[in-house]
Amino acid sequence: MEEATGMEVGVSLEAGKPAAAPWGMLYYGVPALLVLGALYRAAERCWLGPRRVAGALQGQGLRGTAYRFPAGDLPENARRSKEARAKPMPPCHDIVPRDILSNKFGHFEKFTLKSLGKLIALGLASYEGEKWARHRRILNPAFHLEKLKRMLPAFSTCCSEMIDRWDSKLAGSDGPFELDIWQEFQNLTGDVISRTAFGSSFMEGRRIFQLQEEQADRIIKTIQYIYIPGYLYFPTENNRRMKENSREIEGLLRGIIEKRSRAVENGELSGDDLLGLMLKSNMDSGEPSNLRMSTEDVIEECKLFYFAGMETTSVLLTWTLVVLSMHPEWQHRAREEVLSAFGRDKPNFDGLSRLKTASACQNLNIFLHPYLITSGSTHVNLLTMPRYSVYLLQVTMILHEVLRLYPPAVTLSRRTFKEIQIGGITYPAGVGLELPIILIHHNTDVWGKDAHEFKPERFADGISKATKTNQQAFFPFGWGPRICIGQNFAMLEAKMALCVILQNFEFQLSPSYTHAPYASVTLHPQHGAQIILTRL
Ligand code: HEM
Repeated sequence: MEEATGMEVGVSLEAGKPAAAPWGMLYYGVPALLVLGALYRAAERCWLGPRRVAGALQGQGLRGTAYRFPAGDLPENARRSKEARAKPMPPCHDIVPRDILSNKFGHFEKFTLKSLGKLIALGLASYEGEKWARHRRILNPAFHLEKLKRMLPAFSTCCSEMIDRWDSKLAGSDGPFELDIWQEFQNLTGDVISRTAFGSSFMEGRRIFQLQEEQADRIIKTIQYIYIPGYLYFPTENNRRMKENSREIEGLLRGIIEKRSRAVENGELSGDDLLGLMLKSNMDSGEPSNLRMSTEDVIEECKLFYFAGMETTSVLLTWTLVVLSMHPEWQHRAREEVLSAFGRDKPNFDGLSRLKTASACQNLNIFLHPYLITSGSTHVNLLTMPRYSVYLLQVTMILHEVLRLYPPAVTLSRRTFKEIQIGGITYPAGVGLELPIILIHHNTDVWGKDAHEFKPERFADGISKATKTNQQAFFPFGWGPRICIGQNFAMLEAKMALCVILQNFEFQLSPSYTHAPYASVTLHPQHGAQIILTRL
């Protein structure tokens, strides 16, 4: 519309000139309008929008730093993160002061747990939310515990391969040997996703995983240190490489998905991997074909599984081994339990996890927070998914306590898509909200004075009884409708890996280990996690 107006003006101004004039206007006018549009969008993003939001929040008495062009608090956060990471910390579990992510925000408000619940439920009624809810309905059955049971052999193979790798390293040393388990667990969880997601196309899966890993590194470096809006679109070497990677990932995924879709449509076996289960679930969803997931949607979900499922689980395993090295009495208890459950045999599904229906699950009440049941039955269905139940009690308590003290995802992010009132403050649309899981997991009012101590026994009677105040304040996998779809998968994988390690090795911290957790996207060990392993 604007372009048409511009043309009309051009014609009248240039009246009397030769016929080439309208083309001249088109030639110069359209690019000029495009440039103006881009400038307006950039101004809105880097100046007008943030100023509007900041004004609305400050007007209601919220304190915070003033907005700084062009990227707000980001450069200051990077500076503070660097400063925090340069400082050593004692080998304790009070890691919050070092986790700069929780301390960095200009507009910081202490939310009550009630308003937190409401915040986590945000974002559901938007258009995106509807599409997401439909996809989630389709995907949920693929992550059902009964289905995950079929993936146990893949988990087991990957864990055995890891132990074989460790044994071959041991063969070259005489006695105990040192390993950086951070690297080892990233390889393990990458292999598990590649194998469980793509079954027979495992090798392509591995290649996708390597490329995704490189992409994540490049993106993080770019957004952490370069604050030029739209920088990812500049023709730099880094961006060119990211585009190439992205094309290769999509090509590989498309090839695997299309081949498998044809097989599923022809009624051939879909396979016991996540992709097969997803495609089958898509076909059986009962949704009209235009509302089912497209190949593009499936590609995006597969990419997300790598990002969401790989690093988080390797972080959990890494901190578990570090913490069990710091607390050998718990390592001993866990080993006793594993050996009495399985001896030296491979852990089996029934031993690792038993399926209980939602109504019988003691953990369920954490999902029935009144603020989380927001938009009718769709989400209630999501909330009543069957969940794993506690069987290896000591191991489960340990994993919960590690997830509490070292939550792999330190914050949840939300953006208000419309104006909303929370805790007496009206947030306009477009406010970014970070919900610091780690602060709530370390809060002494909720967990007691010993909040920073490793005490798995607090989970002995289940999650709901673990806090001092009986508040539902444990949510390493998120909470409510958007709760992690892969939590059963992650817990099974972590239990399998931990059981196999406890059956085969004793471990302690290496003198070269420095305790330095820091929040990148997930909670990394800054200098790696060097552990000394002794074969049992
Ligand atoms: C210890 C391991 C894991 C932790 C701590 C974890 C944590 C989380 C958290 C905090 C969220 C965000 C929830 C929100 O924004 O409200 C999430 C979402 C998600 N996770 Fe996990 N996760 C883990 C493992 C996995 C695994 C193994 C997979 C897949 C195989 C997975 C797939 C996903 C997906 C697809 C989402 C997005 C769900 C949605 O919005 O519908 N995660 N996870």
